[in-house]
Amino acid sequence: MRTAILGAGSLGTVLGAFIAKAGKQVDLVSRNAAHLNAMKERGAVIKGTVDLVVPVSTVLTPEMEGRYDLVFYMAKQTANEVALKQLLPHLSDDGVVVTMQNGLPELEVEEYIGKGRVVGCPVGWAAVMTEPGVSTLTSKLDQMSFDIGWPDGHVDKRLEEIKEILECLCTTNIITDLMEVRWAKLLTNATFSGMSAALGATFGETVSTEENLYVTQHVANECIKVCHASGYKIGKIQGSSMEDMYGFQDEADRERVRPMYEAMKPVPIVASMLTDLRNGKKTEINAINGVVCKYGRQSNVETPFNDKVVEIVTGCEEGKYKPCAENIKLFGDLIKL
Ligand SMILES: NC(=O)C1=CN([C@@H]2O[C@H](COP(=O)(O)OP(=O)(O)OC[C@H]3O[C@@H](n4cnc5c(N)ncnc54)[C@H](OP(=O)(O)O)[C@@H]3O)[C@@H](O)[C@H]2O)C=CC1
Ligand SMILES: CC(C)(CO)C(=O)C(=O)O
Repeated sequence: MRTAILGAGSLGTVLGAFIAKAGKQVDLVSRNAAHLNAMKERGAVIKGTVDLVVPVSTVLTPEMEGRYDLVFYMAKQTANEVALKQLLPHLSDDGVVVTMQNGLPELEVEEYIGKGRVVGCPVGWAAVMTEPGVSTLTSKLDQMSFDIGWPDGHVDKRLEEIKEILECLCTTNIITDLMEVRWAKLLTNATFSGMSAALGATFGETVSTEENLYVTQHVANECIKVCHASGYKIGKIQGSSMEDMYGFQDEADRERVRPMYEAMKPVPIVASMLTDLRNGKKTEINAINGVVCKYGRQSNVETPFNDKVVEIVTGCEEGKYKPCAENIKLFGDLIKL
C-alpha cells in the first residue's frame, strides 16, 4: 500500500517519523521546501516528550509522482483547495484520504476527492513545528490516540489497514460515530481555541474573568444548540460527555456548569490559531467557529457569540485588531452580567 502524509508539518512530521521508524514506507509531502530540505539532511527530528531522529522520504507537493493508495491529510483546512487539487491525480482509483484536521473536514474534502473515499480521524494529541525539520511533541505517547471512522459509520477491512499503520505512533480506535466525535472536538476547539485566538489568551485565561467566562460559556452553548438543530449529537471525549460538561439551559443553570469551565483555569496551552496569528498566517477560524455559524444559519439558530469570535479573529488576520485581552470589550452588549 503506497502511503503519503500530505501536509507534513507539526503533526505530520511526528506521524511520518514513527511510521518510518517502524520500517514501513511513507512519503512526507509538503509545500514547505525548507522543512523538507532539513529533514533530507538530518532526518525528521522529534523533540518534546520524545527524543528521536529518523531518516524519512520527503517529496515537494508539485513533485509528487505516481499514485498513492493511502493519504494521511494533515495540511490546515485553509490549504484544502490547493492541496486537494494537487493530490487528486496522485490518488489511485480505490485510494483513500484520511482527514486528520480540526473542524468538520470530511464533507468538504469529499467535494474534491469524491464520496466514499474519505475516512475521518480526529486527532487526540498536539505538536508544534519549532524549526525546519523539527517537530516538538507536547503530548505524552501513552496518553495519545487516534479515532478513525467512515462518515456513515460502516466498518470494513480498510479501517483495519489504516489502524495498523497509525498504531506505529499510538493507540487507534475504530469508531462508528465519527460525526459525534467530530462535534465534541469542534465544541472544545470553537470554545477554547476560538476564544484563545480572539483574546490572545491561554485556555485558562479564556475563563479567568467573569466577562471571559460568560462569553466562553455562550460560545460553547451556541455550538451545542447548533449541533442538535443540525441533526447531530455531541459525542464523548475520553469517556466524558462534552454536552453534560458544558451545556446549560438558562442563567441559573449556567452557574451549575461553572466548575467545569473553571477546571480549565490552570491549562497553559494556546490555540494553534493563536500561534498562526502570531506568525502572521491565516487561521482555520472559518473551519472552526465559522462552521458553527454556517450550520447555525442552515438550521435557523442564531450564533452571535461565534459570529463575534470569527469577526475578531478575521480582524486580527487583517491587522484591524490584535489578539489581546481587551478584545473581550468587543462583545459589547452580548455580555449581560
Ligand atoms: N498541531 C496540533 O497540535 C494539532 C493540529 N490539529 C489539526 O491538524 C491539522 C494540521 O495541523 P498542524 O500539523 O499544526 O499544521 P501545520 O501548519 O504545522 O502543518 C501543515 C503543513 O502543511 C503544509 N502545506 C500547506 N499547503 C500545502 C500543500 N498545498 N501541499 C502540501 N503541504 C502543504 C504547510 O506548509 P507551510 O509550513 O508552508 O505552511 C505545513 O507545513 C490542522 O487542521 C489542525 O487544526 C489537530 C490537533 C492538534
Ligand atoms: C487543542 C489544541 C490546542 C491542540 O493543539 C488544538 O487542537 C488547536 O487549538 O488547534
